[in-house]
Amino acid sequence: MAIQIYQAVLATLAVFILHRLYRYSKLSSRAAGFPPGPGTVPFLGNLHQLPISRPELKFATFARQFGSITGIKAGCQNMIILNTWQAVRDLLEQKGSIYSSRPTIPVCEIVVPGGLNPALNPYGDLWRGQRKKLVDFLGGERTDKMKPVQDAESTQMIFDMLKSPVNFEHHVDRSFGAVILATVFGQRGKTFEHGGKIESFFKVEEQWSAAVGPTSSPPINSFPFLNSVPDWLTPWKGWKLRALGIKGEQERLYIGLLNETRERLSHGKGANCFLSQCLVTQEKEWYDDTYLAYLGGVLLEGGAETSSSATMVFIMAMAAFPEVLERAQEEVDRVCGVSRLPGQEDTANLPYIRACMLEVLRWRPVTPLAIPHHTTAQDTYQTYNVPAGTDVVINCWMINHDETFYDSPATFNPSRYILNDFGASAPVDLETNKGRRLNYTFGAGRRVCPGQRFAENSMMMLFAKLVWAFDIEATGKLPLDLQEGWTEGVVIRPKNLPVKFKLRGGDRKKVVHDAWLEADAFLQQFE
Ligand code: HEM
Repeated sequence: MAIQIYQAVLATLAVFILHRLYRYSKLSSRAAGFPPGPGTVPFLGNLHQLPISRPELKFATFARQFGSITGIKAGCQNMIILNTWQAVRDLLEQKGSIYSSRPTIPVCEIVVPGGLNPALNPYGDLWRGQRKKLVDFLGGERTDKMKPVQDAESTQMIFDMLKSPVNFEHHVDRSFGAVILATVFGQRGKTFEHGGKIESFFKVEEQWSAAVGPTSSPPINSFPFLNSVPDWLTPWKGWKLRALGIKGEQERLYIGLLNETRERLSHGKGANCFLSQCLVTQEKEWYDDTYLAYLGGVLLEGGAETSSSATMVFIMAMAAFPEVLERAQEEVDRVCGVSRLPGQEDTANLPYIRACMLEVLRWRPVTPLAIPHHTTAQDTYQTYNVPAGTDVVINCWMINHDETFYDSPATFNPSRYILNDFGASAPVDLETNKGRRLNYTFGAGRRVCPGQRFAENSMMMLFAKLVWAFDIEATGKLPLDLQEGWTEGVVIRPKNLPVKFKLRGGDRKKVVHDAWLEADAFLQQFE
């Protein structure tokens, strides 16, 4: 009798496991009507074909094979990759009500639970409220009010470079972090010293980026059964504890910054910054401290690393293409002369520097796949079925390298933006290109980056000052081709650039020093 019960239990278990396996194998294959893509294998779908490093390059080869939209099965998870600007417009822009959510990522649920991070929140009322606040702060010409801070911080960055050029990456990171710290929290980020606000932010940001990487936690969206496997049995052992550690550090940092903003406000300081204004209406609007602290935190996260990564690409390009650097220097010298640093009032007169910035964003987009969107309802596109719950990736890399639109897209050639606003090889017919963006590196649709103008203002000032002050030379092999020497993640940048900076002739040292004294006096209001 006991043996019969034992056999029955075993048989039931076997049927259960076989049923699960059958179900997973069905779920990981491409359903009829799903957009075309590479062949799948049971359980994995296409996961075995998705590289952890530089997925954008693999997605570009899929695009050449499958056309404007590629369908991918990441285990059970449906994913579509939009390879043309028209597909992005047709879906993300024109059907924003169903293409504007974000995938639910288990590690994010631990680090930023309850919708704390607007950039990662699902589409809905909570996100709408947060987004409105961010756009009220960053939108349109309101952003331009922050130019004096961007001007002063970029001057400090050039001054820091004069003192210790080898630490140029820290100076760039500090400068963009400090701009957000001043405009959002009303505080100064004067140095990159250990334990200071800027260093603490970049440290926790690095851990956070690593935690959302594809190998740091179990791929539960692709294989939901992993949710029921005990942590200690998996290769990701301890991932939840590590995520909780990051949550603790991030919370301490952001709440600490908010408390300091409140304290300063009570002494009449920093009243113009974003969070001070939020604090004034806090009670009336029912926002708790954590909500406000993370609203400021997401601006640090969204604004600092992205802009400084793009600056690393700019520095690499200037070192790699001396003829471009020379032309940029010629322009900035002609407009500003040698006896003053370029500043906020000059950027409108520097079309070639602007062309360099647009080309940096096109040529080596620092967000090559933007941030994934997620569908909240079933849709039909062309003849394809896009199920509800599909992850949607903008293939910025591919769109930025479209051979039918750009002349030699692999070449770094800022002049393309002088010849044509879109950088296109032929005049762009605005009727057939209605709704086309200048570039897709800032994403698209209702989740498009709200900080684009803010970022462009910051970068223009910093780029103009850099080429005005320095010659930039390569001292080793530059990682131009993306295969090696780049960081991994949603935001990428070339690592440890082998470059050196040489102060240009004339009295530039004194000009920089004097400009810094003025900038420092201005920035003291944030101390
Ligand atoms: C070179 C600089 C930057 C790049 C390349 C960049 C890129 C992006 C991209 C690709 C997205 C996702 C868009 C989408 O889902 O379609 C995004 C979102 C976002 N960015 Fe930026 N960004 C930059 C600078 C900034 C700055 C300076 C700020 C703020 C001061 C900022 C704040 C944000 C926020 C809050 C979001 C989330 C929007 C949402 O989900 O509703 N970004 N950014």
